Amino acid sequence: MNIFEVRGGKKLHGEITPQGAKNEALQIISAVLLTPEKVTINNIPDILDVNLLIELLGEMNVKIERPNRQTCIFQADDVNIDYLHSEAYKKKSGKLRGSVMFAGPMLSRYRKAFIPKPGGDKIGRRRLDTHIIGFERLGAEFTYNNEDGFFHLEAKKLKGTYMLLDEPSVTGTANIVMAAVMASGTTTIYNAACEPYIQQLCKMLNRMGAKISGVGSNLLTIEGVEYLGGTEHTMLPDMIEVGSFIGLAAMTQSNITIKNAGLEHLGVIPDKFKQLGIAMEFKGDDIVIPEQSLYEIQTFLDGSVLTMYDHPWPGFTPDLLSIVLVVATQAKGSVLIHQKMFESRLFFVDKLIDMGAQIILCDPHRAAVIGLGRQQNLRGITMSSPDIRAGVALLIAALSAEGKSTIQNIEQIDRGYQYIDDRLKALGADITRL
Ligand SMILES: CC(=O)N[C@H]1[C@@H](OP(=O)(O)OP(=O)(O)OC[C@H]2O[C@@H](n3ccc(=O)[nH]c3=O)[C@H](O)[C@@H]2O)O[C@H](CO)[C@@H](O)[C@@H]1O
Ligand SMILES: C=C(OP(=O)(O)O)C(=O)O
Repeated sequence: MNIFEVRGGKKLHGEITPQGAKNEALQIISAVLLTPEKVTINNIPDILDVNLLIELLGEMNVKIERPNRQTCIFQADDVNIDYLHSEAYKKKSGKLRGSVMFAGPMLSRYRKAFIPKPGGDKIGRRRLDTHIIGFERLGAEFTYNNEDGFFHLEAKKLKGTYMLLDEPSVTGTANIVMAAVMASGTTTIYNAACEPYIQQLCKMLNRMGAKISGVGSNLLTIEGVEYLGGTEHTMLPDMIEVGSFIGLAAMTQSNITIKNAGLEHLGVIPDKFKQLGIAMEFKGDDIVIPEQSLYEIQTFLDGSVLTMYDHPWPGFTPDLLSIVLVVATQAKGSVLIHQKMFESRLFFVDKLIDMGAQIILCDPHRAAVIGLGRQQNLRGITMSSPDIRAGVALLIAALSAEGKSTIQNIEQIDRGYQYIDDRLKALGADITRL
């Protein structure tokens, strides 16, 4: 097990550039299965989940050239479908959430898909109903095999139809769109997820020859085409990294510039950090967070205590609530954090409480944070990273705390944050990977 040892309390300084977006990469890399032609993908983050997905493609016989760590050229012209049913695939794909998005392209191109019980963050129940019901609406038959733990999907033919999703699932929408692009006739998906990564996927598919309209809205119309060809695609900056770095700067009272932050794709993210009282300047596509001795949480307009909650795009992403929570612990004022989507994502607050933060975990979904207003610093402790975002939230807490912290299970952080220790060291952080 890898460990970070952090000596906190140091101000950081300098520039940091966000990696290519993890959750976009998982969709985009799955989409290479839709064509026998070459697809070049740039700005790929060098992180565990994405590398595992690329490895899985390699084991499926997809040809992969990697001219550098950030670029891959894929060619899926001789896919070994049987591999998807193997023990090896089951074991490896079960380690990440993203592998579930092989199902849409496989159904689309080969009329057959297997989905093992997917992995990813253990942050509560993560159902696949939206995906499976969407595939069924397109004409696929679905069976669940209790013995091998696989969902089996098969279709003689995929036929476009109208569907109203039960919820705007992100990976579910990506999967259904990829299944529908080569179905016969027109598919209409209402209540579709519409976050920038879904938009990126749709734009890429359109460049490959798909006919998707309504991109950016929750009503997607897909006219089926016979064939998709090759393309080139570049990933957006990772908005969750951008939010994490804003939080890092505020917590450590540092002056940090986030370069090429992809401002036009951040939605409400900067506003949410502003509600915590964090000052920011926008220069071109950069965000400058000035050193701030104290930040004060705003109230709602009627003076009542602020609540921050997650909501499907264009609402606030659940992946940044852990970061917002940790940043609030040192603010002046109070905020209620309401994690609506996932039921096990707030338990890491126990560790923050051990560090000296004032938090009341009201129930699995809600935590009230009473900011310390820098009256008292957090103390370094030994802790373990439960999931990607809580892991980074704890890392930010450790960097701001007095004394030494030890963070175990940092593989969780490595799943989503590229070379994070080296990048933090470049800002002046005292962090060692043991
Ligand atoms: C690989 C990837 O891209 N992972 C992201 C993706 O996961 P993923 O696509 O798995 O998440 P979904 O969008 O399907 O939904 C996540 C959870 O939220 C619940 N839910 C969803 C929509 C809704 O309106 N109400 C609701 O309660 C679902 O029941 C589920 O438990 O989207 C999540 C929600 O943004 C993010 O946290 C994950 O980082
Ligand atoms: C929950 C996340 O990832 P995954 O869906 O891959 O587990 C995340 O990126 O915060």
